Amino acid sequence: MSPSKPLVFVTGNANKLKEVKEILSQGGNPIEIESQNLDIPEIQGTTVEVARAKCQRAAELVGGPCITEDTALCYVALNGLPGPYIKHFMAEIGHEGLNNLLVGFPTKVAEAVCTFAYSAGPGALLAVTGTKRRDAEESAGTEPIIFEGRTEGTIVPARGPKVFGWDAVFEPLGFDQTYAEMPSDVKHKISHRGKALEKLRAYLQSLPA
Ligand SMILES: O=c1nc[nH]c2c1ncn2[C@H]1C[C@H](O)[C@@H](COP(=O)(O)OP(=O)(O)OP(=O)(O)O)O1
Ligand SMILES: [Mg+2]
Repeated sequence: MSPSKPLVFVTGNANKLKEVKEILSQGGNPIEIESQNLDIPEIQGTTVEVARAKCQRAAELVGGPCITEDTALCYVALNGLPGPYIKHFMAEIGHEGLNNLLVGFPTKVAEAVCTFAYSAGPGALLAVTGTKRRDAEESAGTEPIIFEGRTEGTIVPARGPKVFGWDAVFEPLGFDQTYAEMPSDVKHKISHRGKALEKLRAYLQSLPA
């Protein structure tokens, strides 16, 4: 990725953008990000299906290479739900509701899952179907590539600033602070987003300039 051409991150979430910029600007080889705030409809499905569809649409709208990111919060007691639908749960039931969902369940463990998708840009429509189409698109560079990061934690009553989503109710395993209570550099080192971006960074740096 040439330094003169910043990568476009399509997101409607200012907190995500801030974290992604912080994380990618760190380290020996900083990656510059330009953002576009586009409201992209999100399909239902697995985290990877949601992420792929979002990135494909974003690339069409941007008309070139871009990244998108989808974040899920997966409760072990609920077989992975709310998962990619966490945004709607958060908006409707808030921090208290996210705790109340687990009343009566023995485990409060949840996994934060961050799924970045990179598209090289929209390609020509291919007259093939099914798996063949997926293979053809991947080799043509139009099928988004996925980079995933996962962090396990416990859902706890809210502690810390209520600035970013469900940060205040997520206490990563092995820590006594919630994401919201941690300094941001500590969160980035262990977070679902930090881990996914490590993989994305390695991929971008392997691309020819
Ligand atoms: O590190 C995080 N710590 C706490 N909360 C978080 C985090 N990362 C995302 N979140 C929240 C934002 C949204 O309520 C939901 C994900 O939904 P998600 O569709 O991925 O995000 P979004 O619609 O806000 O932005 P975008 O335009 O990139 O899709 O979890
Ligand atoms: Mg979204």
